Amino acid sequence: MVSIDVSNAYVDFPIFDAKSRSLKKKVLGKVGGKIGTESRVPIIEALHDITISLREGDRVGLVGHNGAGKSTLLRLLSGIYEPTRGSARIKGRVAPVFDLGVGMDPEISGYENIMIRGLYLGMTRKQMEQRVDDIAEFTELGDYLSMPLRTYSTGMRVRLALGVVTSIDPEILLLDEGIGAVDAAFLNKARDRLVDLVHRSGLLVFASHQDDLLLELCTSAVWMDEGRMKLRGSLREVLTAYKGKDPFENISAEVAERIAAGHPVAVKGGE
Ligand SMILES: Nc1ncnc2c1ncn2[C@@H]1O[C@H](COP(=O)(O)OP(=O)(O)OP(=O)(O)O)[C@@H](O)[C@H]1O
Repeated sequence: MVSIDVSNAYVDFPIFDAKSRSLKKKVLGKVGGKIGTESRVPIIEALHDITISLREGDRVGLVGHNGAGKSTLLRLLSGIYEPTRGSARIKGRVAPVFDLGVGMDPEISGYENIMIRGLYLGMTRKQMEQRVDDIAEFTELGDYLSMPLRTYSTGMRVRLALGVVTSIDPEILLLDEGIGAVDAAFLNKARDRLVDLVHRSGLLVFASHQDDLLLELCTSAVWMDEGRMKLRGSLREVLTAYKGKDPFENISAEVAERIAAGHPVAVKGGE
């Protein structure tokens, strides 16, 4: 059974090379975790007392300002970061998709990169061999797939990475913003694959600043603020509190239709 249980977890980053004399005692900025200057080494408190339980079928969006702790929370949920205090128990195969470029080698071919990246995301070699043709077709990269990755443009790399990412079968899928930052035309083509990917994942946590993607992929949400969980609830409720207005007010007919096809409950109003 897939599950994540985080209890009273903190993540601190001690900064050994900070110019501590120039740090103000109180940080007044709105962005980022709290910087403690009490000890000799300044400490950024990226996550503060996080308690959350996630189960199969949960589709959780993470929202919040820059530096609020979304990416750090995803890394905690994936087991990449251990909590400084508290606990995090993760059961299930995790596919962390934080940076589309991670796990790509510029010196080997597109085909080889498809295999390597798939293995990195928890697939077996056999599974990847069965999917490589489908991925190749989706990317439309043709003969370039036999060329080293360093010969690709940025957009071509994104096509390759998105092709692989959307072909995997994760139990726990942790997605960071980056995936929404790709070229709009290609994202449209990738959108159906992305929605399918999310539907066959046991559990999704998705950090994003884009309402339409959140509405399409998630049903509940967490609002992070200065490393704390400020609010947890249905996606509609959390986005309304975070943005100050109902996200469904200005939704385009096209997005509304896609959301309705994906999870009608959320559209009917607040689960
Ligand atoms: N490796 C690190 N070393 C030191 N501080 C870090 C590190 N990673 C994150 N932080 C700090 O932790 C806090 C939370 O950062 P995080 O990247 O989780 O925010 P975020 O909500 O994902 O932001 P964004 O929306 O800008 O991506 C910030 O104050 C940041 O400066």
